[in-house]
Amino acid sequence: MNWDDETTTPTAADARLVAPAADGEDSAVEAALRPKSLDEFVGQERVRQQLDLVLRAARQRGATADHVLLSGAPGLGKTTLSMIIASEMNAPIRITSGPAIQHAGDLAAILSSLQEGEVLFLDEIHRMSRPAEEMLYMAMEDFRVDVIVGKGPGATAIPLELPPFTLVGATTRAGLLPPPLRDRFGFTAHMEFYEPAELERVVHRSAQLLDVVIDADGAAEIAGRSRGTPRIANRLLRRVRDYAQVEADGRIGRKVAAAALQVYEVDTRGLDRLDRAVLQALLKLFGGGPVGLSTLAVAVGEERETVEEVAEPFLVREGLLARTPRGRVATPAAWAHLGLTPPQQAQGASGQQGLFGT
Ligand SMILES: Nc1ncnc2c1ncn2[C@@H]1O[C@H](COP(=O)(O)OP(=O)(O)OP(=O)(O)O)[C@@H](O)[C@H]1O
Repeated sequence: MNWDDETTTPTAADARLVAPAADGEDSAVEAALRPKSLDEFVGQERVRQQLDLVLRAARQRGATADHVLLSGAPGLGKTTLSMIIASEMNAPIRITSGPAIQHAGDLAAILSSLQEGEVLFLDEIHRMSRPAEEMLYMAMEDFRVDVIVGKGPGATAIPLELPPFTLVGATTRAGLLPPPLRDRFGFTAHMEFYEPAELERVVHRSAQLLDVVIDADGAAEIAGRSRGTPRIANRLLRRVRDYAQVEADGRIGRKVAAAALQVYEVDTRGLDRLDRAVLQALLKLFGGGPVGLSTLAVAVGEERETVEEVAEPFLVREGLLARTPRGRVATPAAWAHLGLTPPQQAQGASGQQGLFGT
C-alpha cells in the first residue's frame, strides 16, 4: 500500500493500535505479561535502582516501605511497578483509582480495611476529589483519619487509627498534584519513554511468555514502531503474531513484522493512519504551515480536540510537528519522513511563509 496516496479519511473513533491507554484485550492479556519482580522489569534503570534501595532498606528494618509516587505516560509500567512493590515487600495489594474515590467516606472505607503493610495502589491520583485528598494527607503522614459524622454544627470528627501501609500513587500529570500531597511521598519516580533496545527486550520476553518464535530483527522491527511504550510493543506483538500465524509459518522475522504492521498501518516510526493524515495535510495542503489547528482539523475530517490531543502529542515528541504562536508547522524531519520535498518558499527567507486559517 502507498500511504502517500491515501484518500480515505480516518476517524479518531477507530480503535488505535498505537493508543497508549489499555483496551479490553490488553486488560485480559496484560496480567500474564507483567513482570513479577524488579529483576524482570525491563529498563527504567535509575527508577529500578532507587526503588530497589528503598524496598531493601525497608525490608531490613522490618518496616513498611515509604509512600511512592510514580509519574509518567500511560502504558510505561506504573501498575506493574506497584504490583512489584507489593510482591517485593511480600505484602498484599489493593488497587483503586482517583475517579473511583469521589467522597472522603469512600477513601475512609478503603483505608480502614487495609492490613498492616498493605500496598494501596491509587491510579490517576490527580483525579481524586478534594475532600478525599485532604483526608489522604493525614492518613499518609500519621496513619490516622478523622471520620466526620453528622452535618453542620452538630458534626463530630471521630479519629480512626490506621495500620501502617504503603501508598503507591500513579499519575500521568504530576504537575496537577497539589504540593502538600506530592511532599508526602517518600520516593518519587518519573518514568521515561523506553529506548528501542529496551523495548526489544520487552518484546522478546513477551514472545517467550506467549510461546511465539521471534528473531532479533523481528523484535527490533516491532520495538521501533512502539512509540517508546511497552503496552504498545505488546499489542503490536500480538497483531504480528496473528499475521505470522495466518500468512506465514508462525515465526516472526523482520519481513513478517514489517508486512504485518503495514497491514495495520503502523509505519516505521510508529505513526498510524491518523498521525500520517495530519502530517500529510500539513505538508501537502498547507506547504508545511503555519496553519491553524481548526483548519488542519477540518482538512483531515476530525475534531479539533482529536488532532490536538490524540495525534499531536506524539508528532511533537517525535520532532515532526511544532506548535507555534502562528499555528502548526512541520519540521524538516516531517518532510523527510513522508519522503516529500519542502517547497522552495518554505526554505526561503523568514516572513515568506503564508499563514493558513486559525
Ligand atoms: N518495564 C517493563 N518491562 C516489561 N513489561 C512492561 C514494562 N512496563 C510495562 N510493561 C508491560 O506493559 C503493559 C502495561 O503496563 P502497565 O499497566 O503497568 O502500565 P501503566 O503505566 O500502569 O499504564 P496506565 O497508566 O494506562 O495504567 C503491561 O502488560 C506490562 O506487562
